[in-house]
Amino acid sequence: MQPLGKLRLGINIDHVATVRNARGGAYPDPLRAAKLAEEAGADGITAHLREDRRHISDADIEGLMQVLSVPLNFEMAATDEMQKIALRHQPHAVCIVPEKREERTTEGGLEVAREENKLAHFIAPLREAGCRVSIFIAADLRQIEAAARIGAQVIELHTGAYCDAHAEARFDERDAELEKLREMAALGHALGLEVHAGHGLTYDTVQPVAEFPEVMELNIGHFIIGEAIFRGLVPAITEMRRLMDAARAVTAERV
Ligand SMILES: CC(=O)[C@@H](O)[C@H](O)COP(=O)(O)O
Ligand SMILES: NCC(=O)COP(=O)(O)O
Repeated sequence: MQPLGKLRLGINIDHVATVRNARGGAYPDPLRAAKLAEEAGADGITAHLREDRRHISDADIEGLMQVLSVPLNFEMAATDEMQKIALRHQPHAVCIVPEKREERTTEGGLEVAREENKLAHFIAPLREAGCRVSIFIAADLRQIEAAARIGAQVIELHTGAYCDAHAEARFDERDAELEKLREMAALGHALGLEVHAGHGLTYDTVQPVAEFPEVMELNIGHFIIGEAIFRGLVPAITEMRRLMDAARAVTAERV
């Protein structure tokens, strides 16, 4: 199968804000990082306004909406507070993610199948406001079918289990998780959903996912911000883009 078009790279700038908040000041500025990411070729910026504001702040979202030239993918929990903020800003996309205050990072996918009616009503105003609604979910058949039923336009497959297995040298589990992602990307596309992927992706793990022809966007943050400490943000993004394009070329040749 031919790739379904250019594979977009969304840069998540959450952890620029993590470093800024370490001292409670204004440096480093996530907006400056977002503009640099644009210059480096990012197709979009992702920012997660968590309920506890541990990194991205309300002012960061306000500023991003004013300065970005590329689309903003606003990650948010399914709460009334976040819905109000999203409706006020009307970003290009909203990605509904599960949140627990005690978690270090997003631990799983949204349990769509368990609360279909509630989520269908929650996302309707967001769609009506013109936001593309994405659901951050595990590579799970039930969740993907439920996401399609509630009217989501996009699913973002959680690549954390795949990436963690690789990092911990659990290679059989890694390969099994990758196969699940491959199958669920195809299923999501077959159900009419646009398929994205993200969480934990690195230079070592990005290419097998980038090769999936149905995947249209990868959202990557923590690793790139970390790598920027050593090589700079623009080179860190440029290398990720190079790896993604090389992987996509492999897919195109396969047909
Ligand atoms: C949903 C997802 O995987 C990430 O985009 C999310 O931002 C992770 O949360 P933290 O950035 O707080 O780790
Ligand atoms: N939704 C995934 C994302 O935006 C970035 O996740 P990570 O690369 O920071 O783990």
